[in-house]
Amino acid sequence: MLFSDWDILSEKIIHSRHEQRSSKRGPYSSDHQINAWLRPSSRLGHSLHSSPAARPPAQCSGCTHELNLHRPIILDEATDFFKNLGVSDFTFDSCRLWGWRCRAKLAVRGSSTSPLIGLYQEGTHNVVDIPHCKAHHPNINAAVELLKQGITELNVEPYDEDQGTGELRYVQMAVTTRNTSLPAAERYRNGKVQVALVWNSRNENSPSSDKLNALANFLWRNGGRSSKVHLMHSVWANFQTSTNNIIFGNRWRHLLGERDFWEHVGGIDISLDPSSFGQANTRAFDSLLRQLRKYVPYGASVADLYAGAGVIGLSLAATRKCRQELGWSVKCIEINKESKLSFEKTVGRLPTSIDCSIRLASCGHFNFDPPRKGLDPSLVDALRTISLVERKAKSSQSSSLKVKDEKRPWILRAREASVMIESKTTWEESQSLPQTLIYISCGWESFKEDCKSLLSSKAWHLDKAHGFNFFPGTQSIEVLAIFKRGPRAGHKKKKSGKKSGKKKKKPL
Ligand SMILES: C[S@@+](CC[C@H](N)C(=O)[O-])C[C@H]1O[C@@H](n2cnc3c(N)ncnc32)[C@H](O)[C@@H]1O
Repeated sequence: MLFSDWDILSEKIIHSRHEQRSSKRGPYSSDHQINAWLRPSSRLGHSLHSSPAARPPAQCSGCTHELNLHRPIILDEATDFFKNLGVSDFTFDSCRLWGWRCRAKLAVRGSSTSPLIGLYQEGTHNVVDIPHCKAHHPNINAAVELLKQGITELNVEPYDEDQGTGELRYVQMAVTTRNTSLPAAERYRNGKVQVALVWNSRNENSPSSDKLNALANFLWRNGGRSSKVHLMHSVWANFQTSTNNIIFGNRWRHLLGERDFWEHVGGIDISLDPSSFGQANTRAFDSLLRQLRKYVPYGASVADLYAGAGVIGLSLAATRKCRQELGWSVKCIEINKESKLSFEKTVGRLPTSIDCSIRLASCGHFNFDPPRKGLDPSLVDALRTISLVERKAKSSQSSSLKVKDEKRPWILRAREASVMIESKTTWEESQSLPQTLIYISCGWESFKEDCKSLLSSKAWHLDKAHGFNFFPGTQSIEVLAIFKRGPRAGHKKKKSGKKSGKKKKKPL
């Protein structure tokens, strides 16, 4: 049985995923995407991103529109979609519209005298400089500005994709807004930036390492703790020489500043190393986690699939006091081994009574091919057939009861042992099959497909749905959808063969 393979039987399955793009499209498509990689647009970038005044600005691919940021075009479609599925109280939280991006992966190109730091122009590998991006947390822009000065002053060569030459390939900037020494209202504005420089060498012993250290020192001298403007949290290096589209290599080095990066989200302190997945929109993520809690009863057991560093599961573990009756409070499943360290650090700050674990595995079959889009097909299949598993378990339980009633010794002898043991195990397992499925999605198209597929099996019905503006300026919304086991209440099956004057109900 697939579920016993996963070892994730639980009352709750929390799922979160990201839309993964075809690797042929460019560096955004790797596991480590650069910001948002979105659909073509002809009018973006004018007000969101600064450009030379004399000629039409090149368009970065980060945003698709600049008007009505609080109401993405896709919202009407989403509202209709959920209404048709019986959820007429779909809500949408428009969240913070500017300065929301607390995590950005930016390409570094151009020359040392005129560096470009930004995103690709749609459909090309031409980097568009975005020094005043309004989506970025302002301190990301300030750190980018400082980085440019350092590149020029120290004659650092930006990467040349065609030749495979140059030194600095990408930079990841992540902002922490957790600072307990400041009043809560001032923390966001005063966020500090963790800078990860992706260096074009195998490791820290390469000939260009002196320059890497000089650049890190420059950033720290001018933006570190004792500088006039304290911008930086820390500086890291990542080493990458591959010519493929994957942004990060496997080797990370902490260079300066604090090693541990803490953020406060979903009611807990979370640790995020630069190598592990982190949500870009910290504030919107916090709103989603607050909403999510309402659907998780106190004492529930949770399996968090596609868990990253386990933020969702651990937030629930702490705020919903997840219980250990089934052997765990929260179990996280994640494919990226880099997430483990951050997960363990976060757990270290939780009460010891909370029993959480992370399992490094795929949520689909146990191969390590990540899904192109949406849920792994094997996961969808398992969720679709969940009631079958339960029905089988029930029927084997009732046959096992009949077996118990059987008095004739020759029949009892024939049915001995194996059947009894098998049916008992299956029944116990079925008791802990999930009753609620919470699906958090940033890929609207794949969400619709997965949703239809789950509902068509009749094993689930859609109970609630909420949208969040995780990426203002884009067509993307984050969806929090709550599925419950079985048919919706009031959706009773008609008895077959009997005529009824009532109108037929449309299937979901
Ligand atoms: C969008 S991130 C969400 C992470 C986390 N839930 C959060 O919100 O911080 C999706 C995660 O799924 C992981 N992932 C992708 N395919 C997977 C698979 N087949 N099995 C397990 N994890 C997978 C990625 O490594 C990534 O950490």
